[in-house]
Amino acid sequence: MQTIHSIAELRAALKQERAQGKRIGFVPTMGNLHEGHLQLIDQAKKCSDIVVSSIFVNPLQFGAGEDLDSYPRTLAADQQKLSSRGCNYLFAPTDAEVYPHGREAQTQVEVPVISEMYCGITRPGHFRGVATVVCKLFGMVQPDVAIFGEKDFQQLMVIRRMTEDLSLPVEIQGAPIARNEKGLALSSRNGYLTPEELEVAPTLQQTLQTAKAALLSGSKAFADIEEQAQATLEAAGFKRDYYQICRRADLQPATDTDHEIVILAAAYIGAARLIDNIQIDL
Ligand SMILES: Nc1ncnc2c1ncn2[C@@H]1O[C@H](COP(=O)(O)OP(=O)(O)OP(=O)(O)O)[C@@H](O)[C@H]1O
Ligand SMILES: CC(C)(CO)[C@@H](O)C(=O)[O-]
Ligand code: BAL
Repeated sequence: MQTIHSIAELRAALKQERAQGKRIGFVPTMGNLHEGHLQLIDQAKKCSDIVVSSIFVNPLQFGAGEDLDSYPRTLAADQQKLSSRGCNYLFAPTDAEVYPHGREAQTQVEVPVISEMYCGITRPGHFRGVATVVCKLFGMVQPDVAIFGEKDFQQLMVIRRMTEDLSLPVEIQGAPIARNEKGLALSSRNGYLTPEELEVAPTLQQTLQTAKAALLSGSKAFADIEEQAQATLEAAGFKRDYYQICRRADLQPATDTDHEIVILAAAYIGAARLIDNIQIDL
């Protein structure tokens, strides 16, 4: 695997690959890689000839007071993991390479409505930062296909919508959520949890399973199901963020005529804010 830090070098390398008719698959990340990221690499390998991954802790998507400075940067270990999984290129640009005119002067991409709900309320401006950097990374890598995890379900929807609205010639694929043996969705931020908090953290996924069972048994009492889940989380030591039974197509709150559902959840425990979701076909 070749590690590249500049856009010019990346473009030159990928131009050669494309000239040989190679299909480029892309997996953008913020590093501190775990098995969930590596499964995105596996999926990219299945649908492309050359896999590019990026590691960039994007300052534009962090709010004031968030963990931009403390976000784990583990480049050497990440290189090893990507290389052992067959990634061909790692693109690891600096802030100056990505934002040469400074962050404030950067043209930004705003995906309305879908960005303004759930994580967009808790993290104002977050999805503008995500859409902007993903749009720029697409311009740098020019992939045929890009893979994003369904763990960040709203982010995947924002990126799909941006790609469609801006007519970007990139196929967007979602990848299933990778979990640990206790059901906790893998996340870089799980590293902020103490051993005791790690024991409690799978409760988030358990409430989603319980809510799914209630919906599959025919309950339409959505507000009660959401409140029950929040109460269970609070009793386990979480603090509330949001818990919403949504229509999968546009993430609006579900009504009792909807069939394709996703429950989106976020909650705080210790120093971490965890997100998770579950898809249900009624
Ligand atoms: N458990 C997981 N299963 C599947 N995909 C995942 C998982 N965790 C992260 N991803 C995906 O990996 C890509 C990069 O995500 P990112 O680097 O932010 O990792 P993360 O573990 O989600 O970190 P954070 O804790 O900061 O949210 C995104 O497309 C994200 O959805
Ligand atoms: C897509 C992404 C790499 C953009 O910075 C980030 O939001 C992430 O890691 O999910
Ligand atoms: N996993 C999405 C990136 C972020 O939380 O900023």
